[in-house]
Amino acid sequence: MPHSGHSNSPTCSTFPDLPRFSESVSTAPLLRISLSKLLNRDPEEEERCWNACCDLGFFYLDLRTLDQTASKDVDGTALLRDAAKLFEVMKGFFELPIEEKAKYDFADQGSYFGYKGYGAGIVDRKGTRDRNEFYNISKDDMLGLGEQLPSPSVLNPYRALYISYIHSSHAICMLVASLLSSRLPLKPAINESGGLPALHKLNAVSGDQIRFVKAPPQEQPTEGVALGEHTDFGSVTVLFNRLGGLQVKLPEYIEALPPGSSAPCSPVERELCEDGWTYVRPLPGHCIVNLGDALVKFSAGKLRSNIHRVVAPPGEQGGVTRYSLVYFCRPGDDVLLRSLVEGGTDGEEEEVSAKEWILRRALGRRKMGGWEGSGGTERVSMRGGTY
Ligand SMILES: O=C(O)CCC(=O)C(=O)O
Ligand SMILES: [Fe+2]
Repeated sequence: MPHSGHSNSPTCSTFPDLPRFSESVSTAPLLRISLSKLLNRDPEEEERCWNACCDLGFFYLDLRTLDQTASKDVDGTALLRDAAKLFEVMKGFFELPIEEKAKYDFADQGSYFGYKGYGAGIVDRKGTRDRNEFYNISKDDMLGLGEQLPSPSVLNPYRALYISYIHSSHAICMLVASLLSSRLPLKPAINESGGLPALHKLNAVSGDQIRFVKAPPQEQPTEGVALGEHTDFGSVTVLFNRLGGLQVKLPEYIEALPPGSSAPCSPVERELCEDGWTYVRPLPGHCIVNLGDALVKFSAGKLRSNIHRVVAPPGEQGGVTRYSLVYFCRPGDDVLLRSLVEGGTDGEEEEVSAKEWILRRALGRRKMGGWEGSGGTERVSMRGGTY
């Protein structure tokens, strides 16, 4: 099935000061959804967004809110500005000496917030090391709801920026959650208590976080997986990236968009596109929104949390350091991850709290031999297909 209608208005395809995305690779047909239209409750746009969440679990959200009356809840233009500033802030942090950054790695204290060094994660069951660095900022820390973790002095002046970014990203996630809530056949008791948004309150203690990611150019591109294949643990993810490299694994019923040029891609890039893996083209003015495991569980598999990974950016972008900025919205820590829909899979499923799920998934991928026990909803994600 072609995942049609991926384009609905003209867009500039380049980011200043970066090489262009390669036209020699096929790309994933993410729908482009307009934030303005969603805020205006445009029925057609809501339908497209719902379809994107059920079919692929990934879509572009056009944040260029031209109509100011539409942007009272979420100001897309302000979010784009915050994201651009955060790209600069994160570069300042990643430039610190490794010994300095390592002071903020709290994995041995059982926390996934703070720093994760290059190669500290695994990308497959063989235990192959990752090729990126992370810095995770807790929403609860920033909003004064939880433990205040030590943080480096280069990052401390920007608390107001993190808080503003958290508010806007969380509001986007709630917009998506309320749309999904209105379409899913939720049990009456769940609807009466506020549906999906009520499980993701901004002021509830949760694993929500900002993530900064840096992946340097890779010297051995054949083994070039920077971030191993995974589904996200939470509910809704808001992602900004500027270079290619993100790939989604398309299910058999969704076709990739053909390359824009007839110039061949490299043998490595061809290899990286086997088994349904397809590049996601970064679009200026947009974020990428994707769903995580919690929504698969809440919807008994109706919604998709697609498998994705990060490899070396294709073409000349491969020579440039790649940064990305993520906001993960997750259910409150105590929320049980189980079906909330009528006719779901009650009784048969393991009931695990959002907090236990995150710890299992995040920290399992930080240790040798942790791959098997740290899986998510991959099998459901591929609809029993090729995974
Ligand atoms: O860097 C990207 O484009 C994606 C990052 C990602 O998937 C993640 O951090 O979970
Ligand atoms: Fe991810």
